Amino acid sequence: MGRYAAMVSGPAGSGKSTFCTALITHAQSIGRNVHLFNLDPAAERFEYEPSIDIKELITLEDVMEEMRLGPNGGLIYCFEYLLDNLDWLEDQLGQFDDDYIIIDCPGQIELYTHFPIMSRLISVLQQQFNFRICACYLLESQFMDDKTKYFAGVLSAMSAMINLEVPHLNLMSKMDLVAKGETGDAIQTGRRREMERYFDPDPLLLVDEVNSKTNPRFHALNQAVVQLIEDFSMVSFMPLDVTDEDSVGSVLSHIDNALQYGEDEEPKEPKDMDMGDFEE
Ligand SMILES: Nc1nc2c(ncn2[C@@H]2O[C@H](COP(=O)(O)OP(=O)(O)OP(=O)(O)O)[C@@H](O)[C@H]2O)c(=O)[nH]1
Repeated sequence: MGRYAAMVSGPAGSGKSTFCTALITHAQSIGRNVHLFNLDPAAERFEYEPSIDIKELITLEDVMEEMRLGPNGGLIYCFEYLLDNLDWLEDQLGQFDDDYIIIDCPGQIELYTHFPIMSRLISVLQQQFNFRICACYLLESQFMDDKTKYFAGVLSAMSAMINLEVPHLNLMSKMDLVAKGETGDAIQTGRRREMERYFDPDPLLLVDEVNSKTNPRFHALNQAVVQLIEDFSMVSFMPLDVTDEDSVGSVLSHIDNALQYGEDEEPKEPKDMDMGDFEE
């Protein structure tokens, strides 16, 4: 088997850990064996025990206390420490024959958009440990409710995509809240329809709507962003509803496709057969 990893990233609270849990539950229900890799040195609770846990190497709490760093500086320190201790990572990764790893990342968005740390880790996983990697970038549907916020979300997703340089899947998380909110069916149906436009966005319509809400000084900027959305057709979003197994299954299929999961495995040698009965 090859080695595959889905790296689950996105802003704080976007539903990364919940998605990892749903993905593992679904993978197990279809007979797959996947492993959770916790890459958040400050994570506290897990539904599934991680097979690999950065906290066994270093914790944010210890770093903040011992190095007198704040949470962001401390996090960077933890990742640099991990990159300086790749023998630990090699030991951990070496435990599995059937390597399909779900990596639950921290929510500090700078790690994906600004700093080269995640991209360095990705290079190590690819080049040194022979992994194929797909990034799943989550943004909350609640956050995207407003077109101007949608623009901000697209820019952060694009920035992560450019920074990480691996196949990239944008997921609009917590779609169950849009589908079954508390404000009544008609309103919710309308909201859901609005959201669905983001799954295959019409740039011209978007720019008109955003222009109608923003100062004319920003219209050229709006146009430039829309142009990016149009040029990078990959910056569309796929809905994710963790309460719906079909939705989780569909996302897993997209990850598999991005990873070309199992596509160029060596065909298995046919088992030796006893030909005695067939011989004349
Ligand atoms: N309704 C609903 N709530 C969700 C969903 N995903 C996450 N939540 C809730 O959102 C909150 C944050 O979810 P997490 O999965 O911890 O988010 P995270 O991105 O891992 O958070 P950080 O690791 O702190 O960045 C929790 O209260 C979850 O129960 C979802 O799909 N639907």
